[in-house]
Amino acid sequence: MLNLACSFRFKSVTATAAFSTDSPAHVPCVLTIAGSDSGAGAGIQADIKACAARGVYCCSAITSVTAQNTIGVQGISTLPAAFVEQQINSVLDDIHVDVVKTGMLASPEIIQSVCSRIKHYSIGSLVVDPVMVSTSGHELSGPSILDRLRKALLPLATIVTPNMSEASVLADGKPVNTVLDMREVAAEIHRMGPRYVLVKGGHLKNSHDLVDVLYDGSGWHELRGSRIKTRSTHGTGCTLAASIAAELAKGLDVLPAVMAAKEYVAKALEHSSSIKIGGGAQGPMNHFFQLADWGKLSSRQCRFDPRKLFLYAVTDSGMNKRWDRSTPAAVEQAIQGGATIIQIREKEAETLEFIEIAEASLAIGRKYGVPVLINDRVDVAVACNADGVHLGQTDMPVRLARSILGPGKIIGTSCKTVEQAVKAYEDGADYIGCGGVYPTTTKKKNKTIGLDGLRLLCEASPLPVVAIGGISAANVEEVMNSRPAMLHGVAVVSTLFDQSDVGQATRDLRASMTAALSESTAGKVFS
Ligand SMILES: Cc1ncc(COP(=O)(O)OP(=O)(O)O)c(N)n1
Ligand SMILES: Cc1ncsc1CCOP(=O)(O)O
Repeated sequence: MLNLACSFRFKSVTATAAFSTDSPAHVPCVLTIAGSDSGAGAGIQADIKACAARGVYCCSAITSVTAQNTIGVQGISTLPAAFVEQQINSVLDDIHVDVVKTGMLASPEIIQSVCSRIKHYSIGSLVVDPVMVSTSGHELSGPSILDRLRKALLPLATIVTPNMSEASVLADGKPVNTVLDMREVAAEIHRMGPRYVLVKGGHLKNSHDLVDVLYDGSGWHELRGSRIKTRSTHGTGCTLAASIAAELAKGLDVLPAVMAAKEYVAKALEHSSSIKIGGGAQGPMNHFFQLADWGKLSSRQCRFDPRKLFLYAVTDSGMNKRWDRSTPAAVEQAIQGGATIIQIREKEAETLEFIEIAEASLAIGRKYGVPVLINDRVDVAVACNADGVHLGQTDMPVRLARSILGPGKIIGTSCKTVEQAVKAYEDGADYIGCGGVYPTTTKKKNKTIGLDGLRLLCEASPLPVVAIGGISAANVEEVMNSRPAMLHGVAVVSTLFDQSDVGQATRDLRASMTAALSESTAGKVFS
């Protein structure tokens, strides 16, 4: 077994173990403190469905009980603050909760109780959805809560997610009609204390796109999506906030969590026409559209340890032929030199030859406990029971490959943009290959994105990333010191395989990586 000199940082390690079949493990968990919607389109019912759909356990503390359906809100009964507090205590005294999400908090006393409990239990992350008015226009929390919300709850929040009218109310009636207004009001709400403010632009007039604005105190992200025509928008805000909470509970940072949550909400809205619930104008979303597509649930990541991406050797049949050795022989030398994962990239081989090379390489990989993936060919991976595949943007889509390979195989995919990375996550990939970072002659007609392109993708990637393209001992230190948190390693072809001695070439590259980690601050980030 290889002795890994270092491990790259991966925030979701606890989450990846969550669904392991080997032993009971920590399941990512959210506590929602919100109102009950008897029609189950919004409120705690939406939160629990969203979390379940994202593979996250969800507990609840109910603040108000509403009599509600797809037509509107017929009645509200608010619980005493002391009983809300008792529910929160019951959950947090027993169950490890990663993230608390709040929704309808109908009285200042309830907000006070929630704040006191959050402080008492030192909750890691708090998502505040400042629910004020239902989709049907019914007031759910009146102006009496505003002062406590602003002064007591928002300073504790990791992220607050107002829509445009809620943002306007929080900012003392400041008009919010344009994207510029959304930016300004986000900054104003940020001064009340939350780490991030997401102003949702669902009601933005004269805008073809849906634009949400995320502000982190130093800069704005404009997150754009297409408008989806549907009657089933009831519970969209609750679902988005609960999905953000679920992704944070799985270990994502805020920006990728928001992006993944937005993607999920858009899909749930798109699939809403496939369910017909109630006769009113406000139907529920289809939270469980993925159930027919089991590979998309978070359990897909359970068996992949991203530290395996540290030194990723990608073979090249032409190079190995030029140096007069077989691919399996080259694979063994790379593993002995310290490669932590292998990809068999046979661009010229016929199918039968590819399968034979893959089977021989897999036998070697299994001897050393190193995963062996197949480039491009899902059929070859199935035929030889490989550990997984690596797919490009024009190969079989990740979603289909996942449905063929099941949750136990590793799927990597090549991405150059954040949008591609978020889609890869949604579709069930385990890691992203990002490049070419530097110019390379190994892959023709491949755009070089540079270190800046790598950094940009890593900043918002929900999945671990391996850098590829022109990487050698001369520049690997620069790649690692660029320090994007989701970067877990480098993938290399010619530096390892266009060499007379593959074992030595691998040892040399690995030594440069280890030296870079021990000499610089990168080790602190990656370990
Ligand atoms: C780890 C890793 N990252 C990226 C690639 C490139 O894959 P793709 O875009 O499919 O290009 P080809 O390898 O098929 O030329 C990769 N192979 N491995
Ligand atoms: C397959 C691939 N995808 C992006 S760049 C690249 C080639 C990497 O080869 P090398 O490590 O020799 O530059």
